[in-house]
Amino acid sequence: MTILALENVHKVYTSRLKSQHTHALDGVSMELEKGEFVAIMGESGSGKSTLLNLLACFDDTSEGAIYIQDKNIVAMKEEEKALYRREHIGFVFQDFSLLDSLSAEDNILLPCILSQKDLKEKRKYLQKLCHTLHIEDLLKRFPYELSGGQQQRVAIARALINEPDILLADEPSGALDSKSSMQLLELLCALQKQGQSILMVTHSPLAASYAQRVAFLKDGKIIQEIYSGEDNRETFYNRIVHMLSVQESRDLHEY
Ligand SMILES: Nc1ncnc2c1ncn2[C@@H]1O[C@H](COP(=O)(O)OP(=O)(O)OP(=O)(O)O)[C@@H](O)[C@H]1O
Repeated sequence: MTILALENVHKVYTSRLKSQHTHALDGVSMELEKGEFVAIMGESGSGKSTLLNLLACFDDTSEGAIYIQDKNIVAMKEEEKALYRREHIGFVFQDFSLLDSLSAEDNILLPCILSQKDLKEKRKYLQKLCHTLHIEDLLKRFPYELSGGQQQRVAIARALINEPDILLADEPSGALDSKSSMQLLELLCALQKQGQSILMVTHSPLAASYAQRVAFLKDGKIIQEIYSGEDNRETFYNRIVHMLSVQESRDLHEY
């Protein structure tokens, strides 16, 4: 079942004096199946953040449609978009973005309070999430009392507490040391195995090798997609690195 579909999505940024136009996304079409873990890779300026911002309804498309659960979010009014985002999309940032004045537990439950959910029910769901994310013993601590890896696991719990259709992750392991980074990526795989759909943006071939599919973005276009298929992680990692090096040598040739 397709949970997310982008159809010919364009994003053009226009400078304040309207003299300059940047075609950040140039006709992107792709789909994410329910329970699939997809990584988007691309060099700086290829349009990755623009794509995530459109999916998270932080910005508007210039052209095209974005369907989440068959609803075109592009056609929604601002208020409806905000509600839809809260209910259907979870977001994880590179810098964790936890509130220092709240305990881990209150950080996680904040989205439920904002959307006026039954907190008793949500605390039950929190227990399940805590078990998966190994944060049972951290709930009473404040963000500054947690390591980077622990903070990111709390941030993932916050992103998932409203049971979103899609988890959007922007370089989720980018600020972590290599051990915590791999633990976090293993957790994303565990969540995917439990049925969570995940779209992750990353520069790192190692991080991307944890996904089931990698889409390569260049100059606002998806130029190639590869599937892990039956590959083990190391083989898939080697294929991703090979793809990147082929692309680099093409760029060098064109330059
Ligand atoms: N608000 C904006 N106004 C004008 N141009 C923008 C704006 N945001 C991004 N751009 C331009 O759009 C293009 C895509 O930028 P984007 O930030 O999506 O790339 P990215 O792949 O996320 O890069 P990075 O990996 O460095 O974060 C770039 O040319 C960038 O300069």
